Amino acid sequence: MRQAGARSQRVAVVIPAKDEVDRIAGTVRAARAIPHVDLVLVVDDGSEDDTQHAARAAGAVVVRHSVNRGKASAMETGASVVAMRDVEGRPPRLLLFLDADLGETAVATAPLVPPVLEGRADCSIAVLPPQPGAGGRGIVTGLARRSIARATGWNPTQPLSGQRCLTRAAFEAASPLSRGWGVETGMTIDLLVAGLTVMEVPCDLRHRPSRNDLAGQLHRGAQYRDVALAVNTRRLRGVRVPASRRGDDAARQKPGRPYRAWATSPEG
Ligand SMILES: O=c1ccn([C@@H]2O[C@H](COP(=O)(O)OP(=O)(O)O[C@H]3O[C@H](CO)[C@@H](O)[C@H](O)[C@H]3O)[C@@H](O)[C@H]2O)c(=O)[nH]1
Ligand SMILES: O=C(O)[C@H](O)COP(=O)(O)O
Repeated sequence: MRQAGARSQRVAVVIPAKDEVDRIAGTVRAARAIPHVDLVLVVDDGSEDDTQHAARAAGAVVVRHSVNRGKASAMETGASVVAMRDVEGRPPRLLLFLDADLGETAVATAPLVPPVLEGRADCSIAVLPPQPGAGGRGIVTGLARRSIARATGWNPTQPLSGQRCLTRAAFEAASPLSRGWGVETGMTIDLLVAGLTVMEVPCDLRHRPSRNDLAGQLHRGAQYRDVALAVNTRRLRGVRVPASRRGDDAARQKPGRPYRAWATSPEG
């Protein structure tokens, strides 16, 4: 079905942005150049700088939270606004979530679209090359990766990557989103538990990495808290794929391969 309509299928880029005036224009311009994209939506998440005007001047549709609500909330606002702009009688747009700090490299997320457009994956996730200046020690990344693996059997390379393309149905299967920085970890678990297919795709992107300074460590503390909350709420509710029902061989997982957690359908 999706294959037949693939050429006419449109994509909306959704960019959550908080105080990104230096980079948002480049990110918006690059996003507009991605094939199949007909809408670039920036959700200004209560910025105190001029993010909204810079985004609009670069050609984005802009909506704004009057107060800061966190990245996940900005994503939900973005998805709702896209739904209002979807055209009756045509398939809902694919959603391509991009961070605001990618600048001109945002165009390198174009390879995320074909696997979803062609129905090979319900959600594709960018794997970034090593980032100059990055100061992390892998603690938050490790927590997210282990937690996803425990719940579903999948070992993602970059579990925190927020550059993701997904169908509207997949977005709904992952809704409501986990708060703040737990959004990617919660989404990946929810998609796999719902029986959907995810796939990591290498993309040559540059972003502003968190450094090994006080601000960077405080940021990682908030990330750790939010990832742990996303994981623990799911664990308490028993949201997981039972080990006896798991399908795709975890040992063969690598970027470029679609992964589906269940051997049979979740209901079967
Ligand atoms: O309150 C906020 C804070 C940030 N952002 C935006 O969210 C995106 C990601 O924020 P950033 O500061 O770049 O975070 P990083 O630590 O670099 O993010 C990494 O880790 C996050 C999960 O912890 C993922 O969401 C990101 O995609 C991934 O790049 C950017 O567009 C921000 O402007 C908001 O919309 N609201
Ligand atoms: O710097 C990073 O990669 C993120 O903030 C995650 O931190 P981590 O190094 O603790 O995984």
